[in-house]
Amino acid sequence: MSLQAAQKQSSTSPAGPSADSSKALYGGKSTRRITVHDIAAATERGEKWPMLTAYDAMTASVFDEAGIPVMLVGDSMGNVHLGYETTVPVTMDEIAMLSAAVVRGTKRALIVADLPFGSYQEGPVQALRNATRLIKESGVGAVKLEGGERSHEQIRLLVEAGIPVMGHIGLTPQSVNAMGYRVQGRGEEAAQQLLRDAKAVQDAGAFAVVLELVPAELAAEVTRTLHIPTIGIGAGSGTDAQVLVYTDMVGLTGGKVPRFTKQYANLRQVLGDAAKEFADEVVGGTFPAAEHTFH
Ligand SMILES: Nc1nc(=O)c2c([nH]1)NC[C@@H]1CN(c3ccc(C(=O)N[C@@H](CCC(=O)O)C(=O)O)cc3)CN21
Ligand SMILES: CC(C)C(=O)C(=O)O
Ligand SMILES: [Mg+2]
Repeated sequence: MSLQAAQKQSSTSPAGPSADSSKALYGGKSTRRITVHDIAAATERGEKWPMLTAYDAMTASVFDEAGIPVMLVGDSMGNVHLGYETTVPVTMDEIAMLSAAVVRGTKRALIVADLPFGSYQEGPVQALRNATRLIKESGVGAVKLEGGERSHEQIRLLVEAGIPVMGHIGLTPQSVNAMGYRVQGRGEEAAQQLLRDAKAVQDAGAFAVVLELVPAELAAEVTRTLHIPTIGIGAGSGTDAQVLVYTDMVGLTGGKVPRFTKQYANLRQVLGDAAKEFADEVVGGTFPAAEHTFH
């Protein structure tokens, strides 16, 4: 076991996070922009931390003020904001524009942008060109790309170029046409492949890795094996961090949502009710009232 892995294990004790809570990634005092070093340090202290997706400056500013330390400009924007069926059609232009908005809306969070389907599959050079654009043009602090062993050359070149990379293994939605939306890593062979993928991502130099839709016991094993933080979505409670698509988290997503999401609010109801009340007042002639009117 590496020294770092030993540190992560020993600090993830029942005692929980260290006493110096002023340093904490969530709830800490620092107001400067969070870096990948802060993420590593928090994980070594045994802190669990939250990540949410964001796709616009306004929502991102709400999460920044709430203290969310890491935001992902996910290609899930395709499903939830752009009206596509899957993440597959999402383009570099769409990710670049919304990533720049999220960066402008935040002061403290580390902003991570998804590399969309087709922006890194040709190879490391294509990956570097597109990741560089998101760093320079959008101002994000890191990028994320899908795939373990199959993407390790891309991850390595980006890291060598000074671009922090977050990996993403297990269910990789950009491969939906090949793999569907099924739990990954079930059975001994698939579990061994997931462990190889996790190690490939870490060995290539990634600073963290998303584990999507994998059995909790396997996600916990990956978390114990790696020294970099694991971020779970549908991967149980044994990972170092958790991520949710924010529109699922606030009950804004229409239609069917994955079983692993938890709805902490019902903004769909709130927004719909506000729209109906506005419409009723316009039709009834009670809006605008005197205080909304100029003479
Ligand atoms: N709104 C939204 N939330 C997400 O979490 C999300 C997106 N969009 N888009 C990109 C990917 C796609 N994701 C998905 C999509 C579907 C399932 C799904 O159908 N899951 C089944 C379980 C399948 C099984 O049992 O094997 C479920 O019922 O949750 C899971 C993750 C997660 N991501
Ligand atoms: C669900 C997370 C991990 C993601 O990749 C996205 O939102 O696109
Ligand atoms: Mg994504």
